[in-house]
Amino acid sequence: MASAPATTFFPKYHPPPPCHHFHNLRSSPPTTIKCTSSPPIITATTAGDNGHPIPSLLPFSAKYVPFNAVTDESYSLDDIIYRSRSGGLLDVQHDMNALKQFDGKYWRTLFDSRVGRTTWPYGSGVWSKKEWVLPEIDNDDIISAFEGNSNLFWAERYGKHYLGGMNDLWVKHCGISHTGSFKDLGMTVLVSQVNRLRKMNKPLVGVGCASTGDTSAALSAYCAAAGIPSIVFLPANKISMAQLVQPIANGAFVVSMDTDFDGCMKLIREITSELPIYLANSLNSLRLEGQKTAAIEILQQFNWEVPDWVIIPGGNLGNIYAFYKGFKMCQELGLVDRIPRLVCAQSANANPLYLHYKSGWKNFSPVKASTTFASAIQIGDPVSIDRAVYALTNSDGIVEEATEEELMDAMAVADSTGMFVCPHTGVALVALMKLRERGVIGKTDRTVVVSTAHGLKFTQAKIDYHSKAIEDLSCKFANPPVEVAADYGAVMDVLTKYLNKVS
Ligand SMILES: Cc1ncc(COP(=O)(O)O)c(C=O)c1O
Ligand SMILES: N[C@@H](CCOP(=O)(O)O)C(=O)O
Repeated sequence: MASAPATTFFPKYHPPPPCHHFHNLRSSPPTTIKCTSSPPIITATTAGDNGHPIPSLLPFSAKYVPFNAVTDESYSLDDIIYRSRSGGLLDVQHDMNALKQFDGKYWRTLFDSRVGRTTWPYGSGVWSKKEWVLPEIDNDDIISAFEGNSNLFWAERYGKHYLGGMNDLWVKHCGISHTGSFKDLGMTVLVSQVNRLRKMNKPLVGVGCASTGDTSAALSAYCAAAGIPSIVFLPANKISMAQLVQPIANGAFVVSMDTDFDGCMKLIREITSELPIYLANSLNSLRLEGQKTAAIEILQQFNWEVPDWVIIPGGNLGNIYAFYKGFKMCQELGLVDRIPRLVCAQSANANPLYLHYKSGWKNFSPVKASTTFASAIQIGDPVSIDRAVYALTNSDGIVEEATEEELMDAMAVADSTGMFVCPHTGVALVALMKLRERGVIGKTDRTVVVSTAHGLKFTQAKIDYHSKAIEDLSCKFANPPVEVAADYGAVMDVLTKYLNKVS
């Protein structure tokens, strides 16, 4: 096993490629390993501690295998395939023996050395972990907005005031990102691979998805940057205006349908099996390779200390598995010695996983999801149900749910402590609150809540709440503006009242 090199390595500088990138700043990095694409040859120029080359390295590689099944079946990542022979889910399996040629310290040092750099593509939070994501792709084929590296916010006031003196509470702001949600992490990987496949003359005319808003925004932005047509199926009147305008602005072919997300998902699966359109939903396991880097990033941000809990809102249920996979790879490759307990949080109006958990994982039945302010997780028949169950059962996990009143109140309270979170983050905060109340999560437990989208995508929900304009909700934390005449005395009156209240 090789130990950490004296210097960090980067692939050799390539001249700027003909394709479009969001971020074009490329500098010639200190080259100690040369990775080429297809297959990746690591020429034996890796500097060891003493500067001597380490010979005979296995190349890093990955392939599709059936998810959680013992079989010889496998496929190249250059194949266009979403399901195993038996119709089950697929997973991207890395050559762990190749990765294990380097110890945990080596990987920690390497990943840390890339944070905040402009060197293409390693400054991205996703591509800084390229060897663990898509090791065989050529850097020139990557479409990146330097996604990831999102803020891990110490929610000091929220934890101390609203969660019984919790002092080690953190919010991972995955929504502070190029298109305003964690979907960018997976989409950079998927669209980069499509870019590669198209250059290989694979018959792909475009990329398509069903969406509750965020997947379509990410898909259309990355496709627009690559010059690849994108097609998005949206449930009419079920996503926010801010989400709807994103694919429109990015030039996607937007199909608005009188159905729900599950109806759109069923159709896109049928269409992509007939037409040369690549499926971009998280049924496609490539997406999860990018999303898993958020878990690695959390460990990195804690200086490779493992939090006790990570709470994630769940809808189509790819992300909970992506987090599990990121943590698990870090454990298996020796970067950390354990993984956190995972909590998946659902809206009570769209809670098939919660019901399944409550049944002791006995029977899974899809539900008809009803309207929820957490509209991006209004999903009744999640494609990644098997992945989610696997992630939760292997991390001593828990599932919780939140009612509309609970999630909107939690969002409002979080905002009042300086955040500006989406309703889905509200769902996760409710799960935390319930687990704190039951004493499952302790006061000093280090806990991370994953915030999945930017609050600015959900301003209408916030406006309705603060205007107390929501039927059946008391909106008890509403903070409507005070309307007052433009008159010195009137302003003094309201201000005096306010100052007396807060002092
Ligand atoms: C904002 C937001 N939060 C949470 C989720 C849930 O993620 P997943 O579908 O991977 O469970 C989604 C999408 O489904 C989302 O858009
Ligand atoms: N919330 C998602 C729903 C689809 O999830 P995906 O991860 O399978 O693409 C969205 O924003 O569309």
